[in-house]
Amino acid sequence: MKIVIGCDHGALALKEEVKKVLAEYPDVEVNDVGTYTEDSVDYPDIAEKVCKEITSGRSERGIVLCGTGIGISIAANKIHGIRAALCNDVYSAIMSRQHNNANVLAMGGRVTGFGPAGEIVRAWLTTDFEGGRHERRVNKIMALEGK
Ligand SMILES: O=C(CO)[C@H](O)[C@H](O)[C@H](O)COP(=O)(O)O
Repeated sequence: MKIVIGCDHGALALKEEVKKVLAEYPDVEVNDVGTYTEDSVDYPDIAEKVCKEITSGRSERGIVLCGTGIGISIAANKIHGIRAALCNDVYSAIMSRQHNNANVLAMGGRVTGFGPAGEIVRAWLTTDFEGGRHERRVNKIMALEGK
């Protein structure tokens, strides 16, 4: 699976930790679109870079990280085709896949420690969408994009 990852300056260290977790999975190929230094950048620009990789089909899923995960998830969800879930715990990460078919995971580098973040990523990566009644609801979410 191709995963694209990006962060602003508020989550640089967390991005490196998440990449270590992703490296545990031999079938996962990671594309890191930045940022690469602690110089201040604007998280909507990073969200756009990550999400364009997904909507173009070059990546299947993405991970976006900023200080809280809030700004970058809001920005990601503005892009058609993106379902970004801000997850601060493993249960939310599992539900975001099973019920919402989230194609982007958001976390906060100033909120979530490396250990919990690793567990969140592992859960999100390995949990499948359940479909069924959830498919109907996800379709309704996507239909909202045109309104
Ligand atoms: O968007 C955010 C909050 O919703 C992120 O936490 C950003 O990383 C944060 O706003 C950046 O703040 P800074 O003071 O410019 O480092």
